[in-house]
Amino acid sequence: MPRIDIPRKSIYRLSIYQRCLSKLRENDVDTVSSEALAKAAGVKPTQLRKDLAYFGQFGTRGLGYNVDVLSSTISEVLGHNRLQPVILVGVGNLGSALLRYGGFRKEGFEVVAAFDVNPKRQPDLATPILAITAMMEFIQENQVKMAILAVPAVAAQSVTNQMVEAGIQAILNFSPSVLDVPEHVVVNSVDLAVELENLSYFIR
Ligand SMILES: NC(=O)c1ccc[n+]([C@@H]2O[C@H](COP(=O)([O-])OP(=O)(O)OC[C@H]3O[C@@H](n4cnc5c(N)ncnc54)[C@H](O)[C@@H]3O)[C@@H](O)[C@H]2O)c1
Repeated sequence: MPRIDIPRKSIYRLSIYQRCLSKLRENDVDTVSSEALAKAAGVKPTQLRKDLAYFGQFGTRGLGYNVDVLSSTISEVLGHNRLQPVILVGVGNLGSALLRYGGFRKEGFEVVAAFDVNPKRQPDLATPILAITAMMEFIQENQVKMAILAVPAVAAQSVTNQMVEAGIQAILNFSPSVLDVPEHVVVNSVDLAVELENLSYFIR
């Protein structure tokens, strides 16, 4: 599969298309037109066709896309066919809430372990909570490539450095720190305050 030169936003939109396709499959829909799929995903049909064109030829003119075929191709592209192991670091308020969320598996991710400087036992959580000192070895041994970062801002960069040294290539960063990472590492930062600020701009 070609992975280079594909815009990150296209990869992001593939996940949205995949969600729409899952709904169609649940409703036993076999084929979907690019117009209908684009509308469900909230994009223009030209955008959808352009995004899918990065991965090959899909759809038959006049008939649309085969829902099963397109869905399994997108799964393959996104690496969803097996559960992608993810670690979480920082089991505080936010980290434990994320660990309690059961929806990651459905989307193809498994939080295989969580790490904290102060690993308190939380009997209601299925994920093992381990000492941060065990993190690097765990990443290497289990070849984990993705991490969720939910530590305080002061600790974010040093934890990131250790993660990257051990082999993490993609970080979902909830800390407010701007992380300094090598070029091969991708960081997506989530900041609810920024999102709220953005929304508030549109309130009239
Ligand atoms: N992105 C958002 O919208 C959003 C929302 C809430 C919180 N946050 C951020 O998420 C982070 C966590 O917030 P919280 O409310 O859960 O904080 P918290 O204090 O409840 O939890 C932080 C956890 O990190 C652990 N920790 C500290 N240093 C560590 C280290 N070096 N290695 C491993 N673990 C370490 C602590 O022991 C604690 O369990 C903060 O950076 C906060 O600013 C972001």
